[in-house]
Amino acid sequence: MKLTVHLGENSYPIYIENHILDHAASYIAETFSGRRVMIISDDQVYPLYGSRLKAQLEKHYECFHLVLPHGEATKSFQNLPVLYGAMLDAGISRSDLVIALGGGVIGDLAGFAAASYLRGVRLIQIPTSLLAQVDSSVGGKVAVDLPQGKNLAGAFYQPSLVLIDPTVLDTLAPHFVSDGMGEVIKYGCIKDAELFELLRSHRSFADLQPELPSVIARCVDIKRQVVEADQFDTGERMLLNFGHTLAHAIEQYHNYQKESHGEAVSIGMYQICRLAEEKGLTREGTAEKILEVLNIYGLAHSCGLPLADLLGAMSRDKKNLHGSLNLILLDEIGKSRIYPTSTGFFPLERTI
Ligand SMILES: NC(=O)c1ccc[n+]([C@@H]2O[C@H](COP(=O)([O-])OP(=O)(O)OC[C@H]3O[C@@H](n4cnc5c(N)ncnc54)[C@H](O)[C@@H]3O)[C@@H](O)[C@H]2O)c1
Ligand SMILES: O=C(O)C(=O)C[C@@H](O)[C@H](O)[C@H](O)COP(=O)(O)O
Ligand SMILES: [Zn+2]
Repeated sequence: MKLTVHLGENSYPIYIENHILDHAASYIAETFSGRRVMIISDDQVYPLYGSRLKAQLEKHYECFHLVLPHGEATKSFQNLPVLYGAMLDAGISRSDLVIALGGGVIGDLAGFAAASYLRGVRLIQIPTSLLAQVDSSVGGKVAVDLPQGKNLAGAFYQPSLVLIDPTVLDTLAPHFVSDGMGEVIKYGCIKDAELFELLRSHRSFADLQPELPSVIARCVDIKRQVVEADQFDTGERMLLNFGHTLAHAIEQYHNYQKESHGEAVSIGMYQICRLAEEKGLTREGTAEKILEVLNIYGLAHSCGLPLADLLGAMSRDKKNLHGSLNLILLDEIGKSRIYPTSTGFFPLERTI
């Protein structure tokens, strides 16, 4: 299946196909005719898929690779010089290409390095985690974390091509499958009640698995539409941040060492919904439905942190504009809106 993100001269195709990784070089050759390629990956993904990709690419290009430690700590500002250094050593120029092969950590980090190195070299995303396939590889948000907050240094930098091979998810650890499902559930919550009900109608991820390629395509298509409507996150795109105001604060609180992103998003979606319901801002029973679906896919809904401890990070959220905190709330499942408020929204004594 092919989807196209229409963004004028920054438009690009996304291919979703089982075993597409085995033909990656021919898709890449259609869009890139330069000389050198730098593959950036992590030490869990590269041993599984790196040489398969590199062997194909070597028929067309001079290939280099950089393998980084896996995990969120890698997506840090301190690591950028490692990527720039490797690209310089490989002689990567503006006519060359960076390929991000991995989960969202590699996609965001390699993407930001590609956006900033020489003021921009071409980028292709080959996402290998469920989260990266349904979310982070599409839409051009690239970033690194700062100690003060998630993704606080970054750019909007669209890839030239995204290749999604659902079969690589067979090697993904169950925890990270759940993580990806956190973002899948998010799409249902904000835009697609039918998708939400589909997720709710299964008993477990194993039960949903046969339908996974179409679920991935459905999520990617929602993201495509939102990004086409608001590439630079000034309105509609903020809806993709449902659950994220709390999630990013939770992740930052533990210095990105405890809750993984999808897990934190799950907690954030349930807890913000519960608070909004209590204030009469969301239809009653919505948080309970979210909880039901989180349980099906093995996701957390609380982390034991007092809201008071999360206010600092929430006050640095990128959706905050003109001194206002912009929360994403649901009217009901499938319908979301931006809700301008202040930190006063949060009962500080509450533990979530
Ligand atoms: N740019 C965006 O729009 C966007 C959207 C959502 C999330 N994100 C970011 O994405 C990051 C989280 O991404 P993630 O959940 O993919 O984490 P990740 O990149 O750390 O991947 C999760 C783990 O799975 C391993 N892995 C990945 N693919 C594998 C495979 N096929 N087989 C075996 N192991 C595999 C990785 O080595 C890693 O240990 C966060 O930093 C988050 O902020 C960005
Ligand atoms: O693409 C978007 O826009 C999103 O908000 C997708 C989120 O799932 C993702 O976690 C994103 O990285 C968050 O962006 P940020 O601007 O809040 O850092
Ligand atoms: Zn996210």
